[in-house]
Amino acid sequence: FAPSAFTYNTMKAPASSSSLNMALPEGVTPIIIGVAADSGCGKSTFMRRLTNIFGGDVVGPLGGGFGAPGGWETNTLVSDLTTVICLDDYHLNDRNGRKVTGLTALNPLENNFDLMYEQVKALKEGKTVSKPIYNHVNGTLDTPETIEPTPIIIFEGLHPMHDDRVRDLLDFTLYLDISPDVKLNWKIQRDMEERGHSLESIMASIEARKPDFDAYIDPQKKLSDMIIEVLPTNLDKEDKKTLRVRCIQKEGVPDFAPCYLFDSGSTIEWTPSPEKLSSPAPGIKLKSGPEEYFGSKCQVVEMDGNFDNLQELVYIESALSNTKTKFYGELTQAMLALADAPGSNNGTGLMQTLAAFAIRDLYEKKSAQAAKAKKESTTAAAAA
Ligand SMILES: Nc1ncnc2c1ncn2[C@@H]1O[C@H](COP(=O)(O)OP(=O)(O)O)[C@@H](O)[C@H]1O
Ligand SMILES: O=C(COP(=O)(O)O)[C@H](O)[C@H](O)COP(=O)(O)O
Repeated sequence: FAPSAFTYNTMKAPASSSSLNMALPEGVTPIIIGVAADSGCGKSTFMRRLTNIFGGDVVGPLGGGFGAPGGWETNTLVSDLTTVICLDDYHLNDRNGRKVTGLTALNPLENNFDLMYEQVKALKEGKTVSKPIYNHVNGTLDTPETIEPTPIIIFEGLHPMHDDRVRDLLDFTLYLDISPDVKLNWKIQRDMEERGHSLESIMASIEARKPDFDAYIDPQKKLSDMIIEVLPTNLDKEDKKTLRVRCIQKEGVPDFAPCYLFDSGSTIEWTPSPEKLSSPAPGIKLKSGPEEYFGSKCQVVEMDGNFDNLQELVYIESALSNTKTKFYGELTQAMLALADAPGSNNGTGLMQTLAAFAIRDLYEKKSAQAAKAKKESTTAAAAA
């Protein structure tokens, strides 16, 4: 599941992308999802997991993906149900331009929110747009690509909730809140392996961007409907690798009901039976219960630790309620299908999979509401 194995394909850039994008079914208003996080926090990895779970037949990027043989450079991930758009494509300047302004890509002044709003609005109205491309490999702004709307459109990046106009168009919002040490490891790994940056430049970039992260990116978590927190384990203070992952789910979000362990409203701490779920040191522990998050009532599900055998996850699934799966075992099956994806042995893969089912459920609810409204208006028109 190396990104190159998934996000690239060898097809030449099509003259027009319409042959790749399925047209929006008549009368369907796309649902718009916003996913916010800092650079290197796992947004693209999450999107690949998510589109695998409910994206339908994945056709991959509009073109060949970055650096694919004969491929065309794009950040956009397309399937017949879902389009994932990287908000870095709305950077106002390229890398050299930012050297002139002295501003980081996290500064709103370096992002074109007017164009972002115009295109998010157009896509939500079912219109096709010509979207710019930011090339993370060489830092340039490349030839725009044609994007047609699909039933689900996900905008992932630094600022999906920064601009009020854009935020008001989002039907559901998520924030990936990764602890600094974990984020450092992930960003170094990715920027060296996939973007060819030096360790020194990555460290300098992270340091330079910290004030803008605190000012413009991090505050979005308070506005989000769901927050996935990735923290160091509580099971062993010396252990710097094992992750504790919390899925914070706001109460009262239209068409979304939080999932929980055992029964709603209880505060649960659970160490699964080692005979049914084997896990390496320092073990594994789950939690569930009501919490308050920046003044909002929430339901939190937490997994601390790793598990050895994905097949055994069905034991955890048996204790989870309101997962929005269509049958018992679908959660485990979805994770088994992506067993090689990063985070498939800990709470990051589990919580992202729960988020994917919540988005699918939201899409199905809104589609049913739209179909009902259309039927009622047709009936009313016929009666008039
Ligand atoms: N849950 C995870 N566990 C381990 N590594 C991860 C996880 N999610 C992402 N990564 C790694 O972190 C790096 C950054 O991930 P990426 O999805 O590119 O972040 P972003 O799109 O937010 O910049 C990549 O090397 C990726 O493999
Ligand atoms: O931080 C991000 C987000 O990228 P991602 O979320 O994919 O890490 C910027 O787009 C680049 O860092 C731009 O600056 P540069 O290209 O010079 O690093």
